[in-house]
Amino acid sequence: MVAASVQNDEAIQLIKQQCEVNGIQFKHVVTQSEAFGIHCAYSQFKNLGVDRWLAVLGARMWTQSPVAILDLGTAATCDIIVDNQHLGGWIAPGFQLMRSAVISNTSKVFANQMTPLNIGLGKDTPECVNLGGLAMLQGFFYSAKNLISSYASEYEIFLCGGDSVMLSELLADNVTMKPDLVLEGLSRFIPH
Ligand SMILES: Nc1ncnc2c1ncn2[C@@H]1O[C@H](COP(=O)(O)OP(=O)(O)O)[C@@H](O)[C@H]1O
Ligand SMILES: CC(C)(COP(=O)(O)O)[C@@H](O)C(=O)NCCC(=O)O
Repeated sequence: MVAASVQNDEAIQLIKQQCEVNGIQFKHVVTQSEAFGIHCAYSQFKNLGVDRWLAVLGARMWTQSPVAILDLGTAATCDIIVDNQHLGGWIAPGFQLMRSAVISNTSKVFANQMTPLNIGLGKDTPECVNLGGLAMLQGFFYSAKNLISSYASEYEIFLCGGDSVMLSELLADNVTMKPDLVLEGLSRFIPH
């Protein structure tokens, strides 16, 4: 059994105990300064979320080109890898966080629970909030694209996380959905 958790060491301990009771080999995967020849950008490497680290390791199973990983979940994160080096990344609010932040810090802005899929201009308050959030995510994407394309003309952008569907209209030959990157990275630690 291999397991990793970005926030819940209690869950890891429970799984570990169950493995011990049942005689199952257990490995707790954490962020390292280097794994499979890939180097972490953080000097304080333990501070990099293990989900981000596993996505980095997973991305290198798909391509050796420069790659930007955009994980659009609770937070929106970007991680860039060139050759065998993780160069670093960004952490920003995800779509739901942006939406709740704008509502809770204003008095007349309200929202609905819709998920916008195509960019456009809102004609009422909730639509403006939703499309504003989508525009922010698209801006995150274009900033990553701008940066990664400065390293090489051939590059890849991988999208994952629950809100990656919101960037569907930006998919292209080198912009692809890779929903399982974190688990693919984790799978590299399965003993053969
Ligand atoms: N069926 C779903 N259940 C929960 N969240 C969903 C679902 N479909 C899309 N989402 C979106 O996915 C986001 C959570 O993404 P996820 O990658 O699971 O988060 P995290 O990175 O925190 O694990 C939520 O902001 C939500 O908007
Ligand atoms: C940035 C994150 C919250 C993203 O998690 P997510 O929203 O995908 O659940 C997570 O990777 C984390 O807690 N990271 C620790 C800080 C860092 O990576 O620098």
